[in-house]
Amino acid sequence: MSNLSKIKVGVVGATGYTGVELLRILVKHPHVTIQTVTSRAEAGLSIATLFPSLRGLIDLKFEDPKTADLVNCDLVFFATPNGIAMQEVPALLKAGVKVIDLAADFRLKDANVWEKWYKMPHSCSDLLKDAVYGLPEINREKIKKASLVANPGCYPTAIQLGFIPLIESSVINLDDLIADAKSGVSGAGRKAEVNALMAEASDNFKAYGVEGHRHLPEITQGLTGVANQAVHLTFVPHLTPMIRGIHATLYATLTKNIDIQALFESRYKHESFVDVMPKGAHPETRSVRGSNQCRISIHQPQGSHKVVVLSVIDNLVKGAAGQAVQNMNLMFDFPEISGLDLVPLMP
Ligand SMILES: NC(=O)C1=CN([C@@H]2O[C@H](COP(=O)(O)OP(=O)(O)OC[C@H]3O[C@@H](n4cnc5c(N)ncnc54)[C@H](OP(=O)(O)O)[C@@H]3O)[C@@H](O)[C@H]2O)C=CC1
Ligand SMILES: CC(=O)N[C@@H](CCC(=O)OP(=O)(O)O)C(=O)O
Repeated sequence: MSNLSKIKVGVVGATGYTGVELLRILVKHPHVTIQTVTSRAEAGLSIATLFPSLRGLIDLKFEDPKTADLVNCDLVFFATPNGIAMQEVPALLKAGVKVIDLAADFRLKDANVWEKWYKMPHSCSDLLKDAVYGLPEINREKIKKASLVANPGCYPTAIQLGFIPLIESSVINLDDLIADAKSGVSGAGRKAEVNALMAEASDNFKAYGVEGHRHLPEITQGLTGVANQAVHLTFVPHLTPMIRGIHATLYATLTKNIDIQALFESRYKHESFVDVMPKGAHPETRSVRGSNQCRISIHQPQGSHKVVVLSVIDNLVKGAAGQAVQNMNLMFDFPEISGLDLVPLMP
């Protein structure tokens, strides 16, 4: 497809945080016409009425997903809870519509692993082998040819980008990786939930999912693929009182004495959305807020064989909607950065 043409896109689940973030990016995308935007709860309401941030930028109403004309789109994004996209994807693919699912329906290659962690059967497990895991920094060429892209989770994006150079170059022990990660509350979505109430989440800090979070099999699957051998990861997520952002502190034991800073700089020098900061820097979540950047710094505490990698992203952008648009750009042969020249908000 020529870079000058526009494609028609649909967004299913646009009243949620990742859905409205997709709209924020897509209204300014030079190669996209937003055709159909769905919500069950707000069907018939003007989008700009629900989201005044989009006034003057979009002149559409939410449509009920049951009656919305999705088959006439070139691409449909699903910004819905887990288990929804899988019900619609087979018919869309059959109609020649490409799909990017922001949920986890197509991330795990093994339907048994899906059922174990997501507690529901997979309704189209035959498609898992064709779905491409949408982390462009490792799967760029496959994404370009894909019809169905499984957009990675937010924690898995920050964590995999931090470990990949170390694993690819075989300089760490793969038995004892640790990812200590913190997320802002928008990671939990826009639904009403006690955990996300102001009196619960603000002025508070807590770990959760220590016994096993559903992102663990996704991260392990990705890192095992890079290593081509088993990887053991301890992953502990935390909820922090901020709105957007993921901060991952990654620990690994070095098995070789090499220049880690140079390794990361070389691995990511052609990546538009991974910024390797100067040695010893401390990336802050606000340095990526509202942007598609992942900022990384590498540390080697004195007298230790450990390498500590700090990786920050905006969970709604590189961790969801921005990465989805990056994948769309690859699937339609648009410049990879189209629509994504977003400058982080400061302060
Ligand atoms: N928040 C984040 O940081 C990240 C989220 N994700 C994943 O992206 C997906 C969306 O997340 P998020 O935006 O936070 O979620 P939200 O809860 O904020 O939004 C979910 C959206 O889905 C719609 N929806 C719910 N049920 C259905 C259904 N049965 N059929 C059609 N639409 C439905 C809702 O609208 P309505 O009820 O009006 O139809 C709503 O617009 C989730 O799978 C999440 O795990 C991935 C990475 C990061
Ligand atoms: C703070 C918070 O609750 N975060 C969410 C992660 C959101 C996400 O990325 O969802 P996926 O499962 O689609 O990847 C959680 O831990 O469940």
